[in-house]
Amino acid sequence: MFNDIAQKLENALNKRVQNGPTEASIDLLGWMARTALELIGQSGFGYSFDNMEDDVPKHKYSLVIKDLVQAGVGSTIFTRTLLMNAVPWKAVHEVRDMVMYRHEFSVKVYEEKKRALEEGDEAVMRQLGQGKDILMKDNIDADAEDKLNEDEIIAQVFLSSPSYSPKSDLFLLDVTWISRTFIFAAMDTTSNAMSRILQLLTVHPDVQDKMRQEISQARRERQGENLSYDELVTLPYLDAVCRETMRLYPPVAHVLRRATEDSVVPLSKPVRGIDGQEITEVIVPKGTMVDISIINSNRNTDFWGSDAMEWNPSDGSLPFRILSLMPRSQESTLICKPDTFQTWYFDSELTDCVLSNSMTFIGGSRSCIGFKFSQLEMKVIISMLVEKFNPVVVGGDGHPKLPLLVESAK
Ligand code: HEM
Repeated sequence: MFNDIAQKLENALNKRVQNGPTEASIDLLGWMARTALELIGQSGFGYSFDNMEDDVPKHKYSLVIKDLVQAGVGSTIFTRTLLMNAVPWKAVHEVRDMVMYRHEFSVKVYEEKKRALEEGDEAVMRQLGQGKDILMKDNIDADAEDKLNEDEIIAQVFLSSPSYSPKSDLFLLDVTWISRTFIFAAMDTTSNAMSRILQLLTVHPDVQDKMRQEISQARRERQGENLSYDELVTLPYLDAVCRETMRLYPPVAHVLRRATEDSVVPLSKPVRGIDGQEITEVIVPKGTMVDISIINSNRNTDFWGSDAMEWNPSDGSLPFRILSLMPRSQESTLICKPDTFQTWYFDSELTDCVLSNSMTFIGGSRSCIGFKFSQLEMKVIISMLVEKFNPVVVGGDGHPKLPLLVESAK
């Protein structure tokens, strides 16, 4: 399914670059968002949102989901729409209608797919099975003690619903929460990451060439066939580029956690208070909301070296920087303790991050469950784009801007 969607993207771009780069400036950010939505739509919900042919996506959901993100509307339909009905403003009613559309559409797709599965529709089973397999792969590869069963993974998503309470019937939870969580979590994160990689490749043509060589070589060894999941994820340079981009430009810059117990957090470096006293730890009472800065941790020179602000997928001695492990004893390592719902704290024993010590997908029991999915998605799409196209900078000032220009790779 991933390769099919990559093929559709390739066809769409080919059509638009066939007259040469001066003819076609393509909004790759837009195409990455369409691709990410199509991938999560097909594999998560068995639903296709986009034929990947038209200049702009035609499905109302694709447009509504983007507009709602901009409008910052996150909570349930009931509170929002009651409030919104009372306000006599056209703009508010437009947002209300989008919320209603999203809800009704999610329920419709959910019911259609449920019926198809109950009736034993093999195509739907296969399609949803593929998506689930990728989501579960991370878990399958996990150590025995960290492994969750399928119900626990699904429950993890339900538990993140604001309408969840221990007494609630899971089936009565707002269905849109599930679709929204997945679509929101899966779409802009991965599409922004892929766009960032493409932007970086325009300013680092040497990296682009090296990646292209690695991908073409691997494909030659496969006699031109598509690379399998295992082959693709083990291409070292492609991996290094993805990981280093995820470190320096994490699509989710920070997350919020509420302390579920009183904690004393040791600081890695003492700081001085306004009274001149040295502070070596911070008291965090139960219930405190804590803003965890993923981006600052990922760019911390103590962990990543003095050139932490530079994008450097290969440091020469190591295959890539990200493997230069942050010391496990590092006292300031921020973790989400496994098995403790909504608990965060600093711990000297554990560095429990999903992506080799970078905080990009956070860590612990509330870490990103789409890590493997996004890793595969990024690699399938980026490897195709780098092999077949050459993203170049629009305009003459050498500063990359969106839309980027693409031309066929020679
Ligand atoms: C580069 C891509 C991605 C990044 C950087 C990313 C990062 C994150 C982060 C930091 C969180 C924690 C958010 C928080 O606790 O506030 C999270 C949660 C989540 N992610 Fe991702 N994500 C990515 C792609 C995906 C994909 C492709 C999917 C689905 C296929 C996905 C599904 C989820 C879900 C369902 C959660 C909520 C888990 C929970 O609350 O227990 N993510 N992600």
